[in-house]
Amino acid sequence: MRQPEGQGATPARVAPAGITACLFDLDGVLTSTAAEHWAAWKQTFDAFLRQQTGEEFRPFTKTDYLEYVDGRPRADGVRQFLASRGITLPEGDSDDQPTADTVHGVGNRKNKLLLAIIRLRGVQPYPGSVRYLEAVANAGLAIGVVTSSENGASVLEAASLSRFVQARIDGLVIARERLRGKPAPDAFLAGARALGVAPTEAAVFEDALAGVQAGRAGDFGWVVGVDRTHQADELRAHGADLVVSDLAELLDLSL
Ligand SMILES: O=P(O)(O)OC[C@H]1O[C@@H](O)[C@H](O)[C@@H](O)[C@@H]1O
Repeated sequence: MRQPEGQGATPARVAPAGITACLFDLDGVLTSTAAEHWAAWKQTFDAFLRQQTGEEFRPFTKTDYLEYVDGRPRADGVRQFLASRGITLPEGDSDDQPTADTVHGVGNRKNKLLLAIIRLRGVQPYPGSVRYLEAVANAGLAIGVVTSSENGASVLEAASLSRFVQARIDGLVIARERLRGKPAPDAFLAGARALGVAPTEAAVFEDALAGVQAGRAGDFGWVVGVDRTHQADELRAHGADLVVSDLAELLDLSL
């Protein structure tokens, strides 16, 4: 233990001076569900591209995922990736059938698969993230979760992390309040507002390029990139102040 326990012990710093709230992304930062999102997108887009492009079929790659889909609201991911392949679909509606060839239909196809994969594999929190959340809570900082996922509440619940969270801005809130998705800062700004702090007093923890970009665009006090996919340089280039490969590493820094 790096921090002396007992009477009079000062809680160890978990963030730089002046930071009073922490805003965590969910998939890939607190839980390992980024892998399930990737698997569901890969299956959805490959089937779609095969059917649309026949002989010319080029698969959906990890680079496509990290650049166009990761961290963004579901429909934005569909639009951005298909645009990169020169494909435009009608928007459709959020309650489109998963078979519909619309932006929302393709998104709903992916969601159906995602839920099936999650049901099979379950949801695991990263042990290092749980340790860091405990330290942040013990240090008296406020905790929010800011995720583009409409499944945010159920993933937090399945990972037994809801107990830490004082404010949640998820894909449903983003859609309902018509916030711009990451890389725009709106969702993180809403998270800071919900916790009653200024952006400069809040830290952002993100594994997605669009997410660190949002933290930087919102002028947040500390933007921490979490590198789960060997993209530390890109996370820095998109605005991370610091990049770690696990949140528990932050407990060993002198802040
Ligand atoms: O489809 P959902 O669960 O609403 O999630 C939207 C996005 O949420 C983000 O957290 C993931 O990084 C993306 O992969 C995902 O597409």
